[in-house]
Amino acid sequence: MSADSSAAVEVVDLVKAYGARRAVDGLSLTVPQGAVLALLGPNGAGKTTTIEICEGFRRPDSGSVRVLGLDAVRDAARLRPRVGVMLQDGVGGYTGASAIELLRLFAAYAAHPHRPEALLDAVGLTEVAGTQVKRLSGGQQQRLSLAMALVARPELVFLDEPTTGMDPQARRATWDFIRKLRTDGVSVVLTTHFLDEAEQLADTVVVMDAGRIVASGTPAELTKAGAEGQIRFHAAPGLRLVSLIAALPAGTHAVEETPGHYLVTGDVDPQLLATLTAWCAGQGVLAENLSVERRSLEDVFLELTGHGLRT
Ligand SMILES: Nc1ncnc2c1ncn2[C@@H]1O[C@H](COP(=O)(O)OP(=O)(O)OP(=O)(O)O)[C@@H](O)[C@H]1O
Repeated sequence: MSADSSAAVEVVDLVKAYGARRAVDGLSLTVPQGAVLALLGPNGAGKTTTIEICEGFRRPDSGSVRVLGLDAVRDAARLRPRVGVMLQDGVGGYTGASAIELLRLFAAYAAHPHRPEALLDAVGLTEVAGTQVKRLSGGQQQRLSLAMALVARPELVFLDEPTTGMDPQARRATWDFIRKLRTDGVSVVLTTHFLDEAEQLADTVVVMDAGRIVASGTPAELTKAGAEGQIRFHAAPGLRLVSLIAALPAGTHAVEETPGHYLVTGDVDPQLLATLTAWCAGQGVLAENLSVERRSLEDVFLELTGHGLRT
């Protein structure tokens, strides 16, 4: 694979082993500038190792990692002011300081920082600005960690499990924040266990398992590729499915899974749904509990690896 010098991040054939175990096993990925890429995978998939190598905190065994056109390891010092990093335990080392003190400290190192008070407000921490970091809740610490990653106005941010430990409201606020980063042209790489997070935020989702990429693409591509949608409904047993299939577009299947429980599989679009319900109406059949089921990233992952994302 050729290096794309205009990419925010370009990883080629990355390998990192701990003893005999390869935590990252030949991984290649590209993050275009201004894009959001989500690394999705279960515990131990190698997400943190990958991201920490990109951040310049760990050395790869082999492979190349270019960040903003520079070498992640050799040019780490030059990259530091341009890259924001939110670690999984981002504020652990500074627990005696207050939230605002910590943010001011980080701002002091930056050439053109955000105003710490305004940023603290933006992540919803104004009320606890004077509270010692160690007294903040886990979710508040996460939000402070996010603010610390952003205070220097980075061009690229790495967010390691940004919403873990947050309540639903803080999660949504953080999602909005990440969307705003994207609007502002900031490139984002995040890791997550959460399917909805990857689906909501990412331009590209890279699904990892055991150090390798098992699938990648836009959320829509991943949930569509290789499989169709399906429609389930209940109706009187013994419908004439031959007639239904004839009415539906070629390639659509229909089965009666158990008496009165029907499953239609195919390229599910509004037209298919309309044809199905029109056919039922024509037969004097009331289709009940009709549901359209879309493949989720969880389904994709299960199909590819044989196990779930939360194992
Ligand atoms: N410093 C280390 N020394 C030895 N093994 C490590 C080290 N860091 C990570 N590992 C191992 O490498 C593998 C990948 O870990 P990594 O933290 O990158 O995965 P992850 O996908 O980020 O998982 P999680 O979702 O739990 O954070 C795991 O088996 C882990 O135990």
